[in-house]
Amino acid sequence: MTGQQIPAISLRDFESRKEEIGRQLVDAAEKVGFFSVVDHVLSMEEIETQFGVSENFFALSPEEKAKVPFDVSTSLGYENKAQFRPGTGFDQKESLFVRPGSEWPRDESVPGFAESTANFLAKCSQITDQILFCFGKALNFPDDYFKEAMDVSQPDCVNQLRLLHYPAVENSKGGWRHGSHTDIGALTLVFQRDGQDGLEVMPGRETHVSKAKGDNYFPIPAKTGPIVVNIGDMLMTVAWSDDRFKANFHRVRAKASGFSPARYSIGYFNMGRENFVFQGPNKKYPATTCGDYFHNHVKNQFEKHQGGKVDIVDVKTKLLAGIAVA
Ligand SMILES: O=C(O)CCC(=O)C(=O)O
Ligand SMILES: [Fe+2]
Repeated sequence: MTGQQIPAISLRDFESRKEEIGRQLVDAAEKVGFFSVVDHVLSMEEIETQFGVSENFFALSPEEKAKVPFDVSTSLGYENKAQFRPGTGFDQKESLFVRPGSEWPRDESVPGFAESTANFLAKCSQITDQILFCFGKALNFPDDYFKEAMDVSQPDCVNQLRLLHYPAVENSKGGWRHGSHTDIGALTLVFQRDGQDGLEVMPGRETHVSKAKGDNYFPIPAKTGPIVVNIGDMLMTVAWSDDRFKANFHRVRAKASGFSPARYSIGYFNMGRENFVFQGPNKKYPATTCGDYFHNHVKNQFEKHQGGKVDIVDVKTKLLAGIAVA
């Protein structure tokens, strides 16, 4: 990687170019862990429409938003400043997790929510399939291996879409909007919007090696269109790639001083199917299911950072805290 940029990879003509695309993706996953993809199947209009319904959802009254409350057992629903980090406290953000078949805001509250979100989810899944196909090839898995592991038509698939809103801050002082963390899932797609900066990444560092303190973060400018993609630690680094690919720390901070405008972002998290048994090609780590890995990881990460006192934080925040602890 040169300078302070993440590689941008074009998915144009995927079927006829997948070998070349695969080489670029694997290179980025091995060396950096963060990259962006362009020329994908989501148009600017589709992305803008999804940001539009997201903005309309977050503009609802607190009572209306709380009609789909966050549920710890499913990790779905709406949370408001509920994600806790031992180092930086509660993130200054609100977010809504959905997946196909989960309870969504009704169209009477947010017109067009269901139509736009269903389409967005389907296309995120399509983009994921393309990227994971390439990683699967590099790891010598059968062609359909990751497609099956991430099959959103299966009832045990826990992939999720997360709409995020970081409210504007008058005198921001570099406040923690989203504390430093790596993602648990196999692969995350992050959508940003022109001018709503704040995402920072520390490339080339693996979550399971050591903590993020003292290292350099650099900003990933917010741009509507390109999708920021990062490798997550639940499946890729530790298990599925035998440590070959990198899961990077990242965070969102408000500006060091002055006014920080609101930021909206959207994440698509590939957690996999709960009953899918997975293991890296070199069997470096024991085989496990996506479901077990997810739940154990949440517990370990959380307990590690809380000194074993898991009950000091409201139970509602427990899963959220585990999803993203650094
Ligand atoms: O808002 C962002 O860009 C960061 C989102 C993120 O890292 C997450 O939800 O895990
Ligand atoms: Fe993240």
